[in-house]
Amino acid sequence: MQDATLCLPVVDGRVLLIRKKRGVGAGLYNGPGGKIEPGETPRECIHREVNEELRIGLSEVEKVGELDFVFGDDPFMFVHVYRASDISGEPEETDEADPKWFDTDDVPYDEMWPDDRHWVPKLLDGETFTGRFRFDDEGDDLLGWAMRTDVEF
Ligand SMILES: Nc1ncnc2c1[nH]c(=O)n2[C@H]1C[C@H](O)[C@@H](COP(=O)(O)OP(=O)(O)OP(=O)(O)O)O1
Repeated sequence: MQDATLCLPVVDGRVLLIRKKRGVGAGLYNGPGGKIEPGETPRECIHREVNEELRIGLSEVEKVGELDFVFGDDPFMFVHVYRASDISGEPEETDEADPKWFDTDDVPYDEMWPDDRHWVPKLLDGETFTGRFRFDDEGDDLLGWAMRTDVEF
């Protein structure tokens, strides 16, 4: 099982997403984030990934979720999810990511991973959650999911 992180900065009624340019989910909108490196904590990872992908800093960062993704019968990714209430710097396009702000009532779910429409609204509403999402063998179709809310981290 690979551990990874995601962060959605939500500032002044808008959420910052990236159009991923490579790797898992390339072409889709997602929160910035990525795989945790050996010896790194999840929090260290999310600050590093956001800086690498967008050249910004995060502040007022809270952990709000944990997501477990399964492809077929195989564990695929365990993701620590963060929400940031502020950023420092101006998001820049890099070779990994193209940033874009969206109004929180206009999130482009049709261009995101199919699980996102189940948990992103909870993050935007200030809820905490865990979720388990089971995809087909290729990771294309979402076959089933289960979520809990009001979780303490
Ligand atoms: N199903 C789903 N929904 C939402 N977000 C994700 C998924 N599956 C995922 O893998 N993710 C997220 C979790 C991570 O933030 C990224 C995947 O990390 P990746 O881009 O492969 O990691 P990096 O470390 O940045 O990659 P490289 O440096 O190896 O290119 O997607």
